Amino acid sequence: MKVVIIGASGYSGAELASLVVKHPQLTLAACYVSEQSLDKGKLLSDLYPEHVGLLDSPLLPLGESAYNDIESSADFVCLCTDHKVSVDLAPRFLKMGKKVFDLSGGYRLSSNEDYQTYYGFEHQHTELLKQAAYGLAEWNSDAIAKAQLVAVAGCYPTAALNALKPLQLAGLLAEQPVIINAVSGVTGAGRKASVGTHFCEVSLAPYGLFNHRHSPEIEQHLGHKVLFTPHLGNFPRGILETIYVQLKVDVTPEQVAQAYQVLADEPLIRLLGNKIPSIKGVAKQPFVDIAWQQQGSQLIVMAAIDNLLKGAAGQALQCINLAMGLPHSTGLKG
Ligand SMILES: NC(=O)C1=CN([C@@H]2O[C@H](COP(=O)(O)OP(=O)(O)OC[C@H]3O[C@@H](n4cnc5c(N)ncnc54)[C@H](OP(=O)(O)O)[C@@H]3O)[C@@H](O)[C@H]2O)C=CC1
Ligand SMILES: CC(=O)N[C@@H](CCC(=O)OP(=O)(O)O)C(=O)O
Repeated sequence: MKVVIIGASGYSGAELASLVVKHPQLTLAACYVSEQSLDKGKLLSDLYPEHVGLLDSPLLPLGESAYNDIESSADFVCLCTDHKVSVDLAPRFLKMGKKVFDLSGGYRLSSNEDYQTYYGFEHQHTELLKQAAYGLAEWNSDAIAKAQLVAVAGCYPTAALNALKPLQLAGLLAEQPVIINAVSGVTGAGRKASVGTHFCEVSLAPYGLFNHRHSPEIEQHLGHKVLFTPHLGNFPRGILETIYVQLKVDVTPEQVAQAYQVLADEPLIRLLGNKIPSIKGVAKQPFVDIAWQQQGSQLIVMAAIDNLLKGAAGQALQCINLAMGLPHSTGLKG
C-alpha cells in the first residue's frame, strides 16, 4: 500500500516516514509540506541527517497539482499537521476515497463546543466527528480497521487511557476525579521555533492548568472525570505520567492486578510489575510501559511512552496495520 505524508518535515511526520520506509508492506509514495514552506524542495534527510540513505525523498509543496498526484498515487494519507490544518485537509482526501490517518486532535472530540473551548476554533466539519474512529489502537481496533477516517489518539491521552481504562472497565474507580501529573519532552511541542521551547528557556514547569485540550479527550474516552496537569521537561522525547487513583472501598490488590490482565497479551504494552516506568525505558521504543502500587484504597499508576512513537507515529502505524489486517506490531517491533 502506498502512503503519503502531509507535514513530513515535522517531528511526528519524519518519525512516521522513517517507519513507513522500513515497513514490509508499505511504500512511501510522497512527502509534503505547506505550499509556502521554507523546506520545500529539500530532502527529508537534509533536515534529519540520521536518515541519510533512508529518507532521501524531496519535500513537495502541497499546491493544487499535488492533489492530483495524491489522488492517483496514494492509498493512505497521513496528516501530521496542526489541528486546524488537518480539519481543513481531511475532507478533501476523504472525498477522493482515501483512508485518512490524522495525527492531530482535529477529529478526536465529539463536541463542537469542546473545539471552541479547548482548541479555540469553530469546527467546520462536525459531520465527520461522528464518522471518525478514535485511534487508540488496543481499545478500538475493529472501528479503526473499518473507518475511512482515523483520529489517532493524543500523546498524553494514550498513556493515561491505557493506564486507566483497565480500572474503569473493571468498575474499580471511586467517584472522585483521577489526578494525572504528566511530563513531556520538548519534541511534544513540534519543530517550529518558539521562546517557550527554546533549549535555554526550558527547565521543568507545569502548563495548561485546568484547560489543556487533552482533559476533554481523556474524559470522553475514559468516561470518568480527571484533573490533568501537563509539564514541560528539558529532555527531547518521552512522556511520563504519575496518576493518583482513589479506588472504591475494599478493592484488593488482586482485583487491580486482574483488571490489568486485559492488556497482558498486547504486544505494544509492557506491564512492569514491581519495576518503575521511566523515560529512559521508552525513548525511541514503540511501547506503553505501565506499573502501579497500592496502599489501601489509594493507587498510584505510572505510565511512560515515547511521544513521537506510541504517542504519534508509532500508534498511527499501528492503526494502519489494523486497517491492513496485519498484527499490531508489524514494522514496529523486532
Ligand atoms: N510532537 C508530538 O509529540 C505529537 C504531535 N501530535 C500532533 O501531530 C501534528 C504534528 O505535530 P508535530 O509533528 O509535532 O508538528 P511540527 O510543527 O513538528 O510539524 C508540522 C508539519 O506540518 C507542516 N505544515 C504546516 N502547515 C501546513 C499546511 N498548511 N499544509 C501542509 N503541511 C503543513 C510543517 O511544515 P511547513 O510549516 O514547513 O509547511 C511541518 O512539516 C499536530 O497536530 C500535533 O498535535 C500528536 C501526538 C504527539
Ligand atoms: C510538550 C507539548 O507542548 N505538548 C503538546 C502535546 C503534544 C501534541 O502535539 O498533542 P496531540 O497529541 O494532541 O496532537 C501540548 O501540550 O500541546
